[in-house]
Amino acid sequence: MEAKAGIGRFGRSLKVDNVQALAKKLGSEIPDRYVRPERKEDIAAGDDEVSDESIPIIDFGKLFDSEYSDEEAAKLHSACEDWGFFQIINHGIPQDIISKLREDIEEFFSLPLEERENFAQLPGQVEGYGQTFVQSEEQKLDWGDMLFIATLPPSFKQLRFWPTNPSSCRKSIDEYAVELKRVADGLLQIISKNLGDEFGNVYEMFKGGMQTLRFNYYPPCPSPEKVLGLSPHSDAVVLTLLLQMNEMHGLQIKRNGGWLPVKALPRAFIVNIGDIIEILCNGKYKSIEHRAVVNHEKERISVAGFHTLNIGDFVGPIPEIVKGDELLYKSLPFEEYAKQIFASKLEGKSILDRMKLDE
Ligand SMILES: O=C(O)CCC(=O)C(=O)O
Ligand SMILES: [Fe+2]
Repeated sequence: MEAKAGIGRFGRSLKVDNVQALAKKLGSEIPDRYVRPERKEDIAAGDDEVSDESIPIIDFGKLFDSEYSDEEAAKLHSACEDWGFFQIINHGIPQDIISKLREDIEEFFSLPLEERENFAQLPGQVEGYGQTFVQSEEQKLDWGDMLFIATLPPSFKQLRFWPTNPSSCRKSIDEYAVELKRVADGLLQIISKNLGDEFGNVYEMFKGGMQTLRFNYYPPCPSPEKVLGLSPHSDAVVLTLLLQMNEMHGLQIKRNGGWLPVKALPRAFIVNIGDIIEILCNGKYKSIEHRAVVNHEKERISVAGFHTLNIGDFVGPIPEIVKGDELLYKSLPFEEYAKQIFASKLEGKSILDRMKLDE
C-alpha cells in the first residue's frame, strides 16, 4: 500500500454525498441525516440572538508599532482571556492576494461536480474535497462541503488535492498561505509575551509548525433553521485565522450559554484561540466552542487557516506556567494528539476533554 504522505497519516473520514449537489436537486424536504434536533431547542430558547455584543477588534499594525504596542498587546490579552475570539484589522496582507484567492476559490466551487471531484478525498485520508469528520454511517451530517489541504511546511503539501482549475488556484493558495502564516506568527509572538517569558519556546515551536487550510462551502438551504453548516466544536490547533469570503454571515460562538452571531468586518480576519493554547497555558486562555449556520438565500464560503505544532513537538502544560497551580491537562506527543482529532466527529470541546487529567 502507498505510504500515507503529509497529514494523511493522521486519520480518515467516510465518504458522504456532496451537499452542494444535493442542495441543487432537493425539493423542500431535508434528508433526515441533516436534520438536527438540537436546533429546535435553540430556537425555543430564543438564544440565536443572545445579545448585541460583538467580539473585540485588534489592530495588528499597532501590535508592532512602539507607540501603541503596549496598549494594543494589553487589549489582545483581554480579548484572549475574556473572549477567546477577536477580529484583526490592519494585518498587512495585500488586498490583491485575498481577492485573487476569493475569485479562484469561488470559481473552483462553481465548477461541475465531476471537475471538483478530481480533488476528492481518497479512502483512508483526511485531505482533499469532501468531509473531514465523518466517522460513522449513523452520524448526523453538516450542511456543507470542505476542501481541506495542508499548506505548510511545504514538505507536507500533497498537490494532488490542490485545485488546478482555475489555473491560478495553486499559486493563489500558496501566496495566501505564506502571508497568513506571517500574521499568525506575529500574533503568537505577542500572545507568548502576554503569557510570560516561559512561552518563548512555544513561539519558536509554532514558527516551524503546520498550517492547514479548510475551505468551507455552505450551500443555501430551504430550511436553514433545521440544519447546521458546521457542528459545534472548538479548534484543536494553536490558532485559527478565519476569512469569510463573501457577505454572508453564519459563524456563531458560545457565549453566556447561548450562541452569539459574529459579523465579519470587511477585510478582517476572525481569530480564535485553539485547544492547544488552552492546554499549553494550563487553562489561562480558553478555546471557545463555535458553529456555523446557513441561510436560504445564497451560498456562504469561508476559509479557516489552522496553525499548529509539528511532528516531534509535545502538547502539554508548560511547567513554568503551571508553577504551583493544579495541573489540568495531560501531555502527549503532537502526532498522538493529531490522530485523536481525526478519529473523532466534531463535537464541542471533546478533544480537549480527553486531555483533561481528572477524567
Ligand atoms: O465557516 C465558519 O464561519 C466557521 C468555520 C470553522 O469554524 C472551521 O472551519 O473550523
Ligand atoms: Fe472552527
